[in-house]
Amino acid sequence: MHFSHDPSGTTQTMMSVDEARERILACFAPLTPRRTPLLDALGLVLAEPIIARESIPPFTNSAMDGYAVRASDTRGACPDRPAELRVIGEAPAGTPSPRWFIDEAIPLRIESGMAIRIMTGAVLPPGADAVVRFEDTDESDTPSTSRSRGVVRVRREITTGENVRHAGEDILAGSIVFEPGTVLGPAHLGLLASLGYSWVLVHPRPRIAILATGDEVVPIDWPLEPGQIRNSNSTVLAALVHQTGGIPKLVGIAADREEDVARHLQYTHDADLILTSGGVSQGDYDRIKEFLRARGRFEIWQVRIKPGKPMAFGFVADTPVLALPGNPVAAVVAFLQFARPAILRLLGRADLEPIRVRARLTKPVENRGRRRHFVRALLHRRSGELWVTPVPQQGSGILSSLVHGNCLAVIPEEWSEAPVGSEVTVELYDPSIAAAIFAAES
Ligand SMILES: Nc1nc2c(c(=O)[nH]1)N[C@H]1C(S)=C(S)[C@@H](COP(=O)(O)OP(=O)(O)OC[C@H]3O[C@@H](n4cnc5c(N)ncnc54)[C@H](O)[C@@H]3O)O[C@H]1N2
Ligand code: MOO
Repeated sequence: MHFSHDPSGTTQTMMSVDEARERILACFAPLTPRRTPLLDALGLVLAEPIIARESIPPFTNSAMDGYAVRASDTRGACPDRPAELRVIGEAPAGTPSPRWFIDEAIPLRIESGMAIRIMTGAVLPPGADAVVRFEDTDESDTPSTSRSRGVVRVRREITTGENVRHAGEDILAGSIVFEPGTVLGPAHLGLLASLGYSWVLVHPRPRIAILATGDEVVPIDWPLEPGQIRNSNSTVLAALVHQTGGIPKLVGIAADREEDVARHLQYTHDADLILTSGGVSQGDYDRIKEFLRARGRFEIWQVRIKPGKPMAFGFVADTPVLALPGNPVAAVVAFLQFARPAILRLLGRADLEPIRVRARLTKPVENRGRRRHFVRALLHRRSGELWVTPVPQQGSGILSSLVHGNCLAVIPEEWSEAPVGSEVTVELYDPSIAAAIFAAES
């Protein structure tokens, strides 16, 4: 099948970015959840509710090193008139109950006029309702005197509950800690650890196969012969997959022959999505779309997007294939618009969108051809306002434009040009860039 007669060859009949996105995303659902070791779950999406089996903290304990006391015993205490308490024992962390300094058969309990030396994290002894820090006693002058003297002088009035951490004040046993859909960050893993979870049910990371195509494309560490270029696309795509939360698997470079594409695709049998680059345009040797037509299922070819127009979408066996254009910038832009949200959906993420802000153009941008134009640009703030400056070279082979820019400025398909000062939507794919722009006034 040759595509030169395909009616979708004109921009009018080409699919819009929004429709292509919708149709592609409809083919993706969160991967079947898998029980996963806690540390491997960082960044993944929880697939079960977490109900606390225990309280955190599990017992009422001291927040400071000092003395467990009855707050009422310190009423009116000040440096000149300290409250004098008898120290009857100690409560180190890690023991279920305090112990007497001298051998006593009866259980240790604080009554009026008594104190117990206590360490941070130790169980609050029975009878105590507050902790006074060493710094607020005469112990700060002569360390650890109470053990020998059996007496401590408290120089300050302490309120009930001071320096006490109550059982369940962070999380109460029986409460819902996390709902399914929660994205697990370091602190989420910490709470799960405190609750005794060493495995959790999460949506696994999708495996994304990456195939480069083109007779001219060679591995990056080969010497270049005339007419050849190195395979930079697979590296960029693998890094993008990794950054999005997927597991990239490079399956090599296929020559512009259908059999060679088929041969390489054998290595993609365990993939949740196949990304190819190159071979989707009008050229005599552009084999990917013919391959999808002949040996797979063909859903979409050509989208009103700039750069990235010749991209295609289909299936090989039951595995979705996103065929990205060969031009390096077109491959990245098409990845960000179509592959990124698909991978996020496989991960079970609900929010598939990048950070979007509105900013004014500092330079005009042309947009002939009625495609949605993703302009590589620099977002910056001047006198509290957001401005966006297109980088000088916008060619879809100029990979460095993505290094010099920090965002994509979106020129709508209906605009034939965007004048200076016009307000456009800007997409940010790196939250740290957004943070830097909003933190620094330039
Ligand atoms: N007659 C037409 N020609 C082209 C059209 C068109 O509509 N009509 N579209 C142009 C656009 S837009 C793009 S984008 C490219 C995309 O073409 P392909 O996806 O078929 O890609 P190739 O032709 O294989 O390669 C394009 C370009 O990219 C380089 N390339 C390819 N693979 C890699 C790689 N792995 N790493 C680095 N660079 C790669 C390749 O050498 C070419 O220079 O088609 C236009 N043509
Ligand atoms: O996709 Mo092409 O790169 O639009 O120029």
